[in-house]
Amino acid sequence: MPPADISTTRALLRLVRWARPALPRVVAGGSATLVASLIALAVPQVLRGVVNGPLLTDGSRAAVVQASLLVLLLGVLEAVLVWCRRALIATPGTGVERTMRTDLFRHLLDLPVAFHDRWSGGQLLQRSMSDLHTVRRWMVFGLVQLVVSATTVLVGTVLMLVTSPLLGVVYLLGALPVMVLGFRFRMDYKVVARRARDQAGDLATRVEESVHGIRVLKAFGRGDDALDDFVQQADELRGTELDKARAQSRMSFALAWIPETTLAVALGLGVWLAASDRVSVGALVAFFATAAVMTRPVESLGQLLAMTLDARAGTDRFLDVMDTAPALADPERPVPLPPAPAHGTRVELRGVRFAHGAGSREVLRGVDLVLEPGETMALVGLTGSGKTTLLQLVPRLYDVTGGAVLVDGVDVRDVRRHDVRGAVAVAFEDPILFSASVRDNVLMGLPPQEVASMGEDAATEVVRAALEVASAGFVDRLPHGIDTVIGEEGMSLSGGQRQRVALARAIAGRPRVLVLDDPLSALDVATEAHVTEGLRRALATTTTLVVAHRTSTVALADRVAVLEDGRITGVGRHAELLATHPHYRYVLTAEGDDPDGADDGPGGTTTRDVAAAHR
Ligand SMILES: Nc1ncnc2c1ncn2[C@@H]1O[C@H](COP(=O)(O)OP(=O)(O)OP(=O)(O)O)[C@@H](O)[C@H]1O
Repeated sequence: MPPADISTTRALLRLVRWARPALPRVVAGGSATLVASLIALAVPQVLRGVVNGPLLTDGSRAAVVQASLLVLLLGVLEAVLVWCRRALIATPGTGVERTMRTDLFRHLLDLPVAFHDRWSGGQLLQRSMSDLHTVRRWMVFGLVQLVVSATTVLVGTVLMLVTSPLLGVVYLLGALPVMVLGFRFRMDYKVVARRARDQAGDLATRVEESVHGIRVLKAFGRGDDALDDFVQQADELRGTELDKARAQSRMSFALAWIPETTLAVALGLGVWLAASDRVSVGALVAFFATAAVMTRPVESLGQLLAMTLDARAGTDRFLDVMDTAPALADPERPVPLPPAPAHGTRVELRGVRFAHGAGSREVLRGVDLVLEPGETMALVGLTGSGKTTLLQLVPRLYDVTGGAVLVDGVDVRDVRRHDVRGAVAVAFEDPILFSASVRDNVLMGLPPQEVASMGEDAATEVVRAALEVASAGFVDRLPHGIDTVIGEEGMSLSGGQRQRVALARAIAGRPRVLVLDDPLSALDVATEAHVTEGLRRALATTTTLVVAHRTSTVALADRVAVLEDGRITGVGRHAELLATHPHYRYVLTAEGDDPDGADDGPGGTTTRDVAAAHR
């Protein structure tokens, strides 16, 4: 049986980092199993002594009883050692799996938004659950068993060679085709094992997307199509699993019939050798008893190799994520943000350029914009012009590809991410709420240490104040008020209600800078005006940048900036711009002439885009 290839060994060796705490118990458990297997191999040698001694010579009853007791003792010892292995190995594996899963999740949280743009949720789910489960099972069972079986086969073969060199060589000849088949098996199985895991991840993504978009599927009556797609993907996965099973059964079959055939040849040869006194009967018995002990380890090698290759695929997929560096690393020598000035924070975008990924078209091509302390600035532009992108550069969800974003004169890349995000709060148009109480959702806007130190009543005060500013009075009418648990992603709330809870979360920590991506789009104009006024009153010194699509929103801002063709082409009051800026007029009223006549996004401007800007 060929050993797993170098790359597999190297990949699996990287698991030592997580397996280290469990290693003493795994090694102890593995040693117990190994000793148990070696004891099993010792039994034939006792038999040899019995056959060649008392049985064939003096027939001493005492010697037979003695030998039987020895075999019994060895059997009991073997059973105790097997039990020890189970007791030693069962628990540490779960600890390793938990640590790996926690590290993966921590890393996922640390990875940049750009990573999550590329990776599907289903793949990440599969990697953190099923893949790690496979790796853990291999670590505590497959690996130990592989080492023990391989050692048993090795020691057993040596014993067979010592017992009868000629018969041993015959047995060894059978190993040659097994090695060739094992090599082919490894090559084939490695590919299908990885494919099966990737397909399972895609299938999980399909379930996740369908459940997430269940309303759309139902509303458009596309349930059957979704089912067809799912069945097709499930069939593909089944096909790959069948390929795996076929490869494994071919290997297992080879591991059963080849050794059995060589043993049949060895039996014929052995009887002839014994009849011609070239080998003792005891040695013959010992030879075949050793072969019998080795049958299970030999047969299990195929399954164990498959397990190892499955674990390798799982490990690779785990390491694919773990090896992705958090691109937005903290600076080596971080600069602290200056204390918040009493009159508010100044935000400056200086020659900012940005492209989503290397080689992609630049969405922002030299944005210069200054937000004066405490002012509310609305950002207006055609759909796809890069407003959301620009907004996300301020809390450093993405890093600029050129230029700089400065908060109170400090480049956000020179500040610890944690500090930037403590200073800049965000609310998006599509608000994500977590399966927790309204209270806990809102308190997420504050640093956990602050929440822990402020006490229950003070925290409640903070939550109530934030909800009031966000005009979220509806929370009091929920069954348990602020303690009402809102469903997954806050689905039990209406769109406008979710937006207001998300806004309360953004303002709960009284941020220096507030970045709002059209966060009130689901509200009626009157409620929007009410919320905006509340925000201006309560957060007078908070500098706010808000993406706006509606005239009602921009009218409430101190100034408006127009994003056009990747640059800011106008900054001023709403009325001013309306009178002087044709593109602004075009975007907000659909009455002016668009001088460029093109959307900044792919596909060009359409009247639908303009209509979208009015929604
Ligand atoms: N994660 C991403 N990866 C690649 N391209 C992206 C990504 N996000 C946005 N884009 C592209 O960047 C451009 C700007 O998108 P952005 O969402 O910033 O526009 P927007 O002005 O906010 O649009 P809208 O008003 O419709 O929300 C678009 O062409 C979009 O396709």
